[in-house]
Amino acid sequence: MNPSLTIIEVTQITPSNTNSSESLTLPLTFYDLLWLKLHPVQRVIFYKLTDITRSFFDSVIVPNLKTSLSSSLSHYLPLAGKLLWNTNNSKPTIVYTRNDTVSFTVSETTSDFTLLTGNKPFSATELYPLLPKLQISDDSANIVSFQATLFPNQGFSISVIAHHAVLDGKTTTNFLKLWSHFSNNKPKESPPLDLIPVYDRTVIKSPTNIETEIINKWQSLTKLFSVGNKEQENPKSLKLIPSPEINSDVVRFTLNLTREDIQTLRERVKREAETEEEIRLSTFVITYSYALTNLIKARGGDTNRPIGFGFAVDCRNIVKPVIPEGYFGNCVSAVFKMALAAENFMGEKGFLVAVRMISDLVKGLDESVAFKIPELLDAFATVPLGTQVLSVAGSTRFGVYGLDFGWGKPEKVLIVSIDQGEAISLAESRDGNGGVEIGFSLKKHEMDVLIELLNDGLKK
Ligand SMILES: CC(C)(COP(=O)(O)OP(=O)(O)OC[C@H]1O[C@@H](n2cnc3c(N)ncnc32)[C@H](O)[C@@H]1OP(=O)(O)O)[C@@H](O)C(=O)NCCC(=O)NCCSC(=O)CC(=O)O
Repeated sequence: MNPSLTIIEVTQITPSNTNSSESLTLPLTFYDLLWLKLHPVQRVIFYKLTDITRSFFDSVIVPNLKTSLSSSLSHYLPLAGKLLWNTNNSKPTIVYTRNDTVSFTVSETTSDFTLLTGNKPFSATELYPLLPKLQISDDSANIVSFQATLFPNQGFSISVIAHHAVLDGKTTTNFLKLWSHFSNNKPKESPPLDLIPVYDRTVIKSPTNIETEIINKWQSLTKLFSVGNKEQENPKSLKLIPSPEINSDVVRFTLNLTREDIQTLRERVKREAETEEEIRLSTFVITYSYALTNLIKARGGDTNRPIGFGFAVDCRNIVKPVIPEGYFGNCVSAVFKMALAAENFMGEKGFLVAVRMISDLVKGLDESVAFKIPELLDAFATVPLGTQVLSVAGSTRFGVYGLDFGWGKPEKVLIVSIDQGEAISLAESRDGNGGVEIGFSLKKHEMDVLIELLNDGLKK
């Protein structure tokens, strides 16, 4: 029998300790504008609680999550507001009042918790009922919404959808950490200072005209993506670039690379490189290179077919002066390499080739990566049809397995929105021993090949 989901309630949560309707605004910066029309980020965090009943969920867990959500929102007021685009303005603005609310859905599912949190592939469509929605129209967009779902006698999940033009992974996870702090019976303890958001936009140094340049690029891209679709033609619309429907044959799989596995792969690079060159063998370089080469091999096909890849870069510590860790908003750019041929990665030395390329990209990072955002949008517009473009969501630096809302550490944290492209997701390993969890989402037949390649590659 197919699992079913019942909505128990959809409530609106107001930030605590606030009762003024004074309207406040926060401008988007050029970092935010990069993500203006890209899909939101969806995370599901699973908590295992085998004795959980509907009555405990309704009387203890949900009230506690609501109260603590309200307390954390009082520090993150813009999250309850809206992104608005008044056509008289050149760019959208975040507008919020102290009486705004966020949507919090409470539901119950018959889904198999063990399947969704386990290490075997399962249908990607199983995760969608657990996700809240984000309302987005031409001139107005919600910023976040949340859902808590009961799996009776198995556990519960907390899920979040976040508008990427307002917050990046660092800000989202900082908010979740503050929420879990208030939920985890610590409301009396003052929250850690690094989780209190910094709204000062003057910490962002913007090159002249970069915002206009990015907005103009988005307008051209919108035209490109809206051929034959009148609805998408409004150049000042907040509507996102349409995402493809997820097919029922798409499955998800999480690979746990242990610290030892990463070390084995590091040693392999040193052996195969046979030179004294200085290769950056960071956990990220090794992990992404491993995922990338195996994804390309798993697709197979023509060795000349085009490949592109990229990854997000947190600019907080790269630009000068550095930007505070608690800065609210986006502070990520990205680097991409396009027009590569699949054969580079398909041979015996494919992994080494990927490591060298990704290592060079990381070694070359300096503050110019932030200022190249308009170029990224150009690259996006000119990707040849049929290119396998690989990218990364999340990071091993966010500490998502530390999100204890009072019922222990998560059993699993998944980024669902990787289903929207050819991205992988990254998180630190649950046991905190220096390993990495890589999330994959692929058609079933390709995933079967990928899993075999991932397992075999660790034996070499
Ligand atoms: C550009 C990079 C990917 C390059 O990575 P690196 O080569 O430095 O590799 P790395 O991240 O493994 O770090 C290298 C070493 O530094 C240590 N290290 C340094 N700073 C750290 C930090 N703040 N937290 C944890 N570890 C840290 C690591 O333990 C690691 O050690 P060792 O190597 O010995 O193990 C990274 O610097 C970066 O910017 N990561 C964050 C990207 C990001 O924000 N993505 C999310 C985008 S938003 C998004 O996707 C949406 C969302 O998430 O909601």
